[in-house]
Amino acid sequence: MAILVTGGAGYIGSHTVAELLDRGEEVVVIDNLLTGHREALLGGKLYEGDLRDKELMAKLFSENNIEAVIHFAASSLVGESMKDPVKYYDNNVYGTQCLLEAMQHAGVDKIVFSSTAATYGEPEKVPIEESDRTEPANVYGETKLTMERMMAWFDKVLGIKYVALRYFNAAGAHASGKIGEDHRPESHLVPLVLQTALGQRESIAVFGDDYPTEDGTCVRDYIHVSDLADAHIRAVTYLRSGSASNVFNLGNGLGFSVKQVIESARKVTGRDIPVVIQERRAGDPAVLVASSAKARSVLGWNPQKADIEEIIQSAWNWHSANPQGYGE
Ligand SMILES: NC(=O)c1ccc[n+]([C@@H]2O[C@H](COP(=O)([O-])OP(=O)(O)OC[C@H]3O[C@@H](n4cnc5c(N)ncnc54)[C@H](O)[C@@H]3O)[C@@H](O)[C@H]2O)c1
Ligand SMILES: O=c1ccn([C@@H]2O[C@H](COP(=O)(O)OP(=O)(O)O[C@H]3O[C@H](CO)[C@@H](O)[C@H](O)[C@H]3O)[C@@H](O)[C@H]2O)c(=O)[nH]1
Repeated sequence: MAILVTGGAGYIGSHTVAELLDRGEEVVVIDNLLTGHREALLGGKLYEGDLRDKELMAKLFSENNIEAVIHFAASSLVGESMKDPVKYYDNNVYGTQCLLEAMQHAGVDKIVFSSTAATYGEPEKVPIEESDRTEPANVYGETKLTMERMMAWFDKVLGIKYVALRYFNAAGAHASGKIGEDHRPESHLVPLVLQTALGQRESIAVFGDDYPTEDGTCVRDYIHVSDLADAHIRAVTYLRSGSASNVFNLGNGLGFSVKQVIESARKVTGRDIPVVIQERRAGDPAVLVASSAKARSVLGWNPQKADIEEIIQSAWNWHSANPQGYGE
């Protein structure tokens, strides 16, 4: 039986596909390649197309014996979601509805999916626990919370079991050097800082230095992409064992400010990284740091790369060897 990975040609999806293949799993991928890359797929059978194409989805499920789904495919930029909400409801909420419909028709009853720290909004306390208040501060986070609630009803009504993984900020690249982060346009802090170190950008913009944090810049919990990949496979194992639907945070429990990330990148790269302070970006909470105690105890998850310099070094290995990412 195979695992279907939606968005498997994307950044986190491709690292998870690599991990699944390493562990001998059969993998089927659906990806419209809008933000993903064919070259990022180290194996598996690719259906190039969209989750919202119901005919294609029915064909995919009829041609393969799918046991479980890992669902990454989504639009995922906080800033963009505050300018184009329709895109986010359509791709994330309606796209997930189409996927669940295809699963229902095919009798597939296990799904692990990408949720996010953005479901919490401005946290009531840090580190954030799964039971804390969820009040998204941006459209993106709202659509992910809606996806979680949809899953809960599909479980209650149809018995489709889910694991929602609320990841904090993914960074780093695969140890093989074959795959890494290449979003276009890039909007994530770590790759932008490294592109500045490579001289591809004149400076890195810091979005706001008047937040109520130690140095005034936003604090985030950076988690290595391979540690995320490992958590997805543990979540599949958890559902295979017949366990109930569940929600887990995935982070290191350590907060680093935007300025600290830039300083670590200067150390790792030995390059100059000019900074320009800009306005705050809409929808950004000041501090997001995870408690992952639940994932550690229930899934046995134990992230291997907690050190920010190690994470940035891993990303730098990829960016310095592939300055144009996956190329044209
Ligand atoms: N990168 C992060 O720090 C982070 C943090 C928390 C949550 N997430 C979530 O993790 C998931 C993966 O993030 P990523 O950084 O790898 O993003 P990504 O853009 O690299 O990957 C998403 C993939 O899904 C594909 N896709 C999108 N919509 C599709 C559709 N309708 N049909 C078919 N394919 C489609 C894209 O082409 C892309 O390959 C997303 O759901 C995102 O919301 C990411
Ligand atoms: O050029 C930049 C880019 C980002 N930032 C700041 O750096 C931090 C991290 O930003 P970014 O890398 O864009 O990640 P987030 O907006 O925190 O969102 C990521 O992390 C979320 C979980 O925390 C996920 O849900 C999202 O999908 C993922 O993009 C934020 O405070 C930004 O304001 C800058 O100062 N300058």
